Amino acid sequence: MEPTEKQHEVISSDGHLLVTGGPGSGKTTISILKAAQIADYNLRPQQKVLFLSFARATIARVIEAIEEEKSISDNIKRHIEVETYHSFFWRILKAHGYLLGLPRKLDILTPPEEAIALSSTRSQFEPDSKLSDEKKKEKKDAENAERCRLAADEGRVCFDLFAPFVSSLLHSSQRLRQLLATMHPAVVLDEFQDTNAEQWNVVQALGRYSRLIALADPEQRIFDFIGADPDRLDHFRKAFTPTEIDFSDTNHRSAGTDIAKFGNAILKGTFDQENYEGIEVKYFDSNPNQAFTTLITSTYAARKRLAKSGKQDWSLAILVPTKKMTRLVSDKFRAPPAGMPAINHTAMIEMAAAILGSGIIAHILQPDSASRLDTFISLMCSYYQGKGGDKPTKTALDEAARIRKAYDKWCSAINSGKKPPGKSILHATFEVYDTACAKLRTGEPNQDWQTVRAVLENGKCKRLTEIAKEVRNIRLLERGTQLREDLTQDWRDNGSYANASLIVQQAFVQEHFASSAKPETGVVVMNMHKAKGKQFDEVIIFEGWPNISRLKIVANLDRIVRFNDRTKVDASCRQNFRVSITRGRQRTTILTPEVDPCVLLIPEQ
Ligand SMILES: Nc1ncnc2c1ncn2[C@@H]1O[C@H](COP(=O)(O)OP(=O)(O)OP(=O)(O)O)[C@@H](O)[C@H]1O
Repeated sequence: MEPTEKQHEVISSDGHLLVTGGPGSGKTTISILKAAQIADYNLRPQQKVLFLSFARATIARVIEAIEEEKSISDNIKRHIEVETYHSFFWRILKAHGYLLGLPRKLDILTPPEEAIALSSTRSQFEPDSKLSDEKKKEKKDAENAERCRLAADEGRVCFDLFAPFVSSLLHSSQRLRQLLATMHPAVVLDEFQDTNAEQWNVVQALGRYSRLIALADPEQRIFDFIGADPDRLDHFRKAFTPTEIDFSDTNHRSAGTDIAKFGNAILKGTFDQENYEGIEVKYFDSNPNQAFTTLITSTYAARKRLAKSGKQDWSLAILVPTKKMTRLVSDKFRAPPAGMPAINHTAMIEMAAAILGSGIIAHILQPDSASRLDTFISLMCSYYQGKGGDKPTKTALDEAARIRKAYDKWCSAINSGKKPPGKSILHATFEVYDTACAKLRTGEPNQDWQTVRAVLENGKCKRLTEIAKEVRNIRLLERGTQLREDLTQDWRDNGSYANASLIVQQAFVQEHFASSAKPETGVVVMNMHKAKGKQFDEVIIFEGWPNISRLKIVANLDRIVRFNDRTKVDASCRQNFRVSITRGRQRTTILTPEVDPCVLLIPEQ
């Protein structure tokens, strides 16, 4: 790769830097070379350049890019540390959190665990849609108070508290700031436009003694809802007077195509070309059959093109507007209509439910313990309390309460020497549970896991069936994964999965921090929001369609723009669409319903 003139400017600049540019303009690539240059000339043996990003997906891409960069020696590579904000913050908190009065031993409260821990606080309020602004604030404060209590009293710290805690630590201790600067004299801040207030506080403290290199595309700011500030770049300019280098619209990712141009047209709402090379818009009839058939045939065609190109590890992303669509597409790919062949794929779904469900399978794999049934019921309740993440539904919370109540009744009947109530919902549950527990184990974790999962899925208890279906989405047991190795070792050490529950729990924490995950290859289905920072050889964007009755649209869900209503168009939905479009290297295909095409594709008057 021959760096452009602007990229050379980055290499030759000193001091704080602000590098801006559109998607695929080469910001990440040059920042890696810059980090290598600093590591080569300015670092002492123990020091490292720190590369911080929000998403593990970006980390995976950056690590891969560093590894593949032939001009950087192995020795220099060792001096570049690539981390998520989360894992960097956690490193600081574990070592120095006690300075804030936190317990010496800290544990991470993972999002599903946090959802469980906060469920009773949340259940005291009506659903968000029914809350006044004042009540919403009250709810938020109550949640925060509980989070802080969990951290201070129990040493269980949720992700949302990482940045505020680290910020307090750094702002109150000059020694700590100096220590970090000694470890990391230069820090690269990827996707700087998305930095929220708490993270910005940390960055300000880091910048006192370390050199900062911020990479940003102001137009890619799609995280408004988590507090990213449109003025953040100005804050940086004011605080650090950086040298600014703007790559503007240069586009290396999809060079030779008009994909980036089309992305900009979407942003502006005006199209100055009839056709855009590399962009195809296809229309489908507004019914599930036609919609999915169009998606599936487009996916076959893209897959064929990519296989034919001879490229190994090709990637094809199917990007959809909602979580619900991610699931629907994944289900349809597994079992397409009209006998069409299935499409092998990975779906990136919200993991809370799958993680909690895995806890239940792990518990079943683990041999008997005295309070086994109590634990099992607690895990079932936790599943329903936590499966909705930070937005639990009332139905799920009620379900948890129903299970708890049924179990209390069950126990009091047994304790007074009676039979459990004949109509208890737990009869079916315990029957399936006992069958799963009784299955022989082979010591091959994947097989044993699947056996238990199958019993739950095919049994008579609809709750366990649901849980087993969720767990199907977990791919942590594939060959070579830590979870599989740890379970195998557990079996070797104990002749049973004596520590299965603990191992599964740790695996998810590790998974959250793992930086070794490779960028996705093959066919991947995900929510459009999740595509940020990634790139794929081809992208297919597939949205929902209107439900029409008597020539009128009666429902219009899962659209790129809410209800596909022009009055709902704002900068953030344009940016979101543009980010998705510009993830494609060679081609981006957009599938939209013919009767009511995505309004962003229609020029503004
Ligand atoms: N000077 C160059 N010549 C050729 N290819 C380049 C050049 N600079 C970067 N690339 C390639 O272009 C692609 C996109 O680059 P990169 O990921 O650095 O862009 P980016 O600005 O960080 O993008 P985004 O903000 O959209 O994530 C990469 O595959 C990279 O290898």
